Amino acid sequence: MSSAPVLEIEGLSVTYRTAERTVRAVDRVDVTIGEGEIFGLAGESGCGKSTVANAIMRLLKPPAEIDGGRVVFRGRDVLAMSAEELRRFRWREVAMVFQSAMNSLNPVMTVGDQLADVFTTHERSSKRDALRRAGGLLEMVGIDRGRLRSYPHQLSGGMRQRVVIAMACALTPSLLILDEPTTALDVVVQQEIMAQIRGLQEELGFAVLFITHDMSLMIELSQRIGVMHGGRIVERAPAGEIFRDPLHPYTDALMNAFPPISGPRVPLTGLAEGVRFDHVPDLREVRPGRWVALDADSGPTHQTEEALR
Ligand SMILES: Nc1ncnc2c1ncn2[C@@H]1O[C@H](COP(=O)(O)OP(=O)(O)OP(=O)(O)O)[C@@H](O)[C@H]1O
Repeated sequence: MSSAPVLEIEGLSVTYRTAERTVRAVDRVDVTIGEGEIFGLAGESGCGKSTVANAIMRLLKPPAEIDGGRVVFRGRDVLAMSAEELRRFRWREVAMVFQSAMNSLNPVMTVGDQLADVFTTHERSSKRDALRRAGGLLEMVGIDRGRLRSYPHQLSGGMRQRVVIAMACALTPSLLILDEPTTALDVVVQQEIMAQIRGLQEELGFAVLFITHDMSLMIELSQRIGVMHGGRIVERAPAGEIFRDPLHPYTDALMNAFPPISGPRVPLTGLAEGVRFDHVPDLREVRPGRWVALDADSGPTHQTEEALR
């Protein structure tokens, strides 16, 4: 990683203490993300990924307690920020798309009013100006600005998720945290959303902390990956290396865990139409039995053809 880090997490530990049990959900986790870098945090449900994300955003509430470590954003100690500093930090500098975010849109407000709210609240824009900018945001994620007047239930799940992603990008943050951004969407829509995220990242240049348990999506988007298991990072490597040669037995198990669901997903044993590994230019071999997400619209890329040779 050549650029200066946008985010440094050092030795972060978080414990949930309830009367019934004590869970060390995050155990001495270190993560560094460079400006404009896409870092993936992988691991099965319950391994502590969301807790890390919530700690970065300072959104943890009791019974969660941060027992140690540091979260540093562009040199500033996030864990020491005042309420006023946090207000400026969230959304403007780091924005998060939460799990199931598309269902968190307000059902009785139009999409336009909800998007415009970000500008009126954070930038004191006039309503008229905020709505104009909201229209621009919608278009940025491929939705006609006429949809400003729609209510969430009038949009498909994929469109709602695009709205939520647009909202997170509204104030051009330097870091976007995406916590399972495509869960509950079908495979084709999932691929559209992933392409959208890639396009926005190229256009706006923000860094991404991408959280998912789905290793195929993880490898498709991320440049580097940290694999979490039981609150710890057990492996950390460039995406291509994890794909080619997972070192930790848990990573290997995770790589082989994706189910053969229907749709454009096939085992990579000689068949690879449209597989995209644009960010893994050195990929030369593909281990049999691995599963990857396919982009059904495009033909095999140069890299894929080489990868299969
Ligand atoms: N409010 C809470 N009270 C007690 N334990 C909690 C609480 N929230 C999370 N935990 C525990 O902390 C651990 C990590 O949870 P976390 O949600 O961070 O995992 P995750 O990897 O993001 O999984 P998922 O994708 O299912 O959310 C789990 O064992 C979970 O049961």
